[in-house]
Amino acid sequence: MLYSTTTPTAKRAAFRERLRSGELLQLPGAFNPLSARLIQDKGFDGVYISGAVLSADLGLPDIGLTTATEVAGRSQQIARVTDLPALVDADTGFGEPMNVARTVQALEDAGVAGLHIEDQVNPKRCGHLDGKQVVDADTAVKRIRAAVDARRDPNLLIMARTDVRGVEGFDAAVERAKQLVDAGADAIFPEAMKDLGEFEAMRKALDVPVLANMTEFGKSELFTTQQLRDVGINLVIYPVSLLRLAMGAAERGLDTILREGSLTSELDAMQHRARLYELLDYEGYNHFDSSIFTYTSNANH
Ligand SMILES: C[C@](O)(C(=O)O)[C@H](CC(=O)O)C(=O)O
Ligand SMILES: [Mg+2]
Repeated sequence: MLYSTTTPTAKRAAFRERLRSGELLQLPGAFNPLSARLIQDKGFDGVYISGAVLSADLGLPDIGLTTATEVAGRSQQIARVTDLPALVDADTGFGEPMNVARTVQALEDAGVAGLHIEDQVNPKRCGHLDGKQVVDADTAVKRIRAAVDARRDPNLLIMARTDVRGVEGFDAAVERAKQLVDAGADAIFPEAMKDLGEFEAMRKALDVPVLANMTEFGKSELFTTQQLRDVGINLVIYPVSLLRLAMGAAERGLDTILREGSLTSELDAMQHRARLYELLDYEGYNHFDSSIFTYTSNANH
């Protein structure tokens, strides 16, 4: 109903347990709390909270304009409506190591199960754009150490993302990933891998879970879950995919209104009111007042 039926602590413990199983966990990006409900309903393993989506949602490019408070607020809205673990994009941690520590605690308070901190310079930019810059190893390591020291729940997953691949090449990215693991990172997000072989080599070089970012129209090819499983990847995110799908549909709908003067021809493409109510669990609210859920779909269509 109103909220998740389990606590953040339990979600974190369950997430750790699932990661230990070595299975490939699939985390589509929830572009809002409602889409997190849909992701849970479909049986996915977790939800991803994307910085690119949060920025786009606010009508902003993904270039380090959003604040830690905005990310924590959105994370809380999403984490509280799902029993799934939420993994959130904490960008560079929003400042110096001291700020990273505060960011981690804010996100922990928001109820997420994990977060990733990247080694780009501030202000960051989308990892699939050219011209990004990375900080030196010492700075990157300090961010991760600060993040690890700041958490109060030892099960909060601190993932280190490295953007080194797109700047200094694959070997340097492996080297950086190893340093981040030594600094205490629980998992690695190697950004902008070129091909499946690179994912496989990265996986082999590390003894912590590795994430694959299957973002569309970026630098990485879109691999199937089977391909990712075959090379031992542990987590896959589809960070912006649901937003892209929804915005694609919204644009088609707007064009239909302009062209046809009505949305009648689009009804089959829409999520039905009945399905929306099911996701929102209208029926569950009847125990407060039995007249709350009175909708029957054949009354309308
Ligand atoms: C994963 C990512 O950090 C995000 O914010 O979702 C982005 C996704 C994207 O811009 O396609 C990234 O890869 O940098
Ligand atoms: Mg991001």
